[in-house]
Amino acid sequence: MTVHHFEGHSMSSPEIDQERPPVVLELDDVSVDFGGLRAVDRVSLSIRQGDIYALAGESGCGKSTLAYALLGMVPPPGKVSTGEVRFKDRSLTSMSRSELNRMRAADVSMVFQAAMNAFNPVVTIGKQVEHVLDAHPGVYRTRQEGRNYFDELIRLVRLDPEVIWNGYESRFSGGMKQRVAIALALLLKPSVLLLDEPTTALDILSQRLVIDILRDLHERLGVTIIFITHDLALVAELADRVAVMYAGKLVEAGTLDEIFYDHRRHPYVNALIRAVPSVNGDTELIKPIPGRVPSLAEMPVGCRFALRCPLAEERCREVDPPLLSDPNGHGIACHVVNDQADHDLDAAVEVPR
Ligand SMILES: Nc1ncnc2c1ncn2[C@@H]1O[C@H](COP(=O)(O)OP(=O)(O)OP(=O)(O)O)[C@@H](O)[C@H]1O
Repeated sequence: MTVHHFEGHSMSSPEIDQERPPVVLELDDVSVDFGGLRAVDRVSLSIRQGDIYALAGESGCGKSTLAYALLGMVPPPGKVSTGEVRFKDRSLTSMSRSELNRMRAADVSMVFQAAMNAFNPVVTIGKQVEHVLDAHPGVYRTRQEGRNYFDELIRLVRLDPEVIWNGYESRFSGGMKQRVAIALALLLKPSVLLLDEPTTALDILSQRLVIDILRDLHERLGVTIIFITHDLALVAELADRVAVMYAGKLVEAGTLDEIFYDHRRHPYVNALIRAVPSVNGDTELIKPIPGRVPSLAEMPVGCRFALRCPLAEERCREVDPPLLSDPNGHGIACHVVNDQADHDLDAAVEVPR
């Protein structure tokens, strides 16, 4: 059995690996516990340089907790209880506090879901940019050079540099704040931009604009993008790779095409797709997923989706299905779907129970 991580491509072929960009962020069998409750359960995945990677799933499935683990900043009392997070092959646990802070500022930069509140309302954006530049003197030779780059970023997010530099966050619309937050997150030239629900709080036009801008930034700056979302329509528009979480577990991972068009698909992902009008294409056929995500305190023994699953059999309620991947690395954790597969399947992650 080959042990490898989910990213939508097989890692078992060295030739393929050599042609592909390097892994920048990696979760290796990572769990996160809050007290005695497990919010993320033994997740492994690899994010490569240049990916636009979606972490998808309903509210409460552990996406934000996973993102915090990627940044080495799980909020107390939470802690990473199994496995390891690596940035460019370095374990986050081996980093000192100042190295971790530097990584979060200059390597893996996050735009939080409440980006709207990320600014100081009584200080101009320009002053806030200068504070960031002063706190990280190694990135630019002069403050002016840093300011020039910020102005360039502001143009890339399709705003007026002069207006933004002298402006206050309180005068900006939600969409503008989000775009300024994205520019600010890119100021120190991070290799990875992590966004939590980047379009959720925005009106339709601003959503569209933010999607276009993120694509543009990806293309022009080559920045790796990871975004968290409950919205499969956004996944379909923006991502090239997808990991779907359910109740703290990874249930499916692969390329966008594999997730949306492969006939082999996890029943939870099927249900999510049917629940989204713009992906489904026909509002008449929208089918909300019955039931709810189980709470951390009452996790079922077998497959966590079994209680809501139309395919569930007796064994699903008894045995947790392993993640199995086809030869391309498209991974699914479902007894029934994997039994029907017409390929040989590999155990992608061996998880001792
Ligand atoms: N600080 C905390 N203390 C205790 N439990 C927490 C804490 N943060 C998250 N959890 C629990 O971890 C689980 C996963 O939450 P998380 O916020 O990661 O999910 P999510 O998929 O990002 O959802 P949302 O989109 O609503 O943020 C939930 O059951 C939540 O209650």
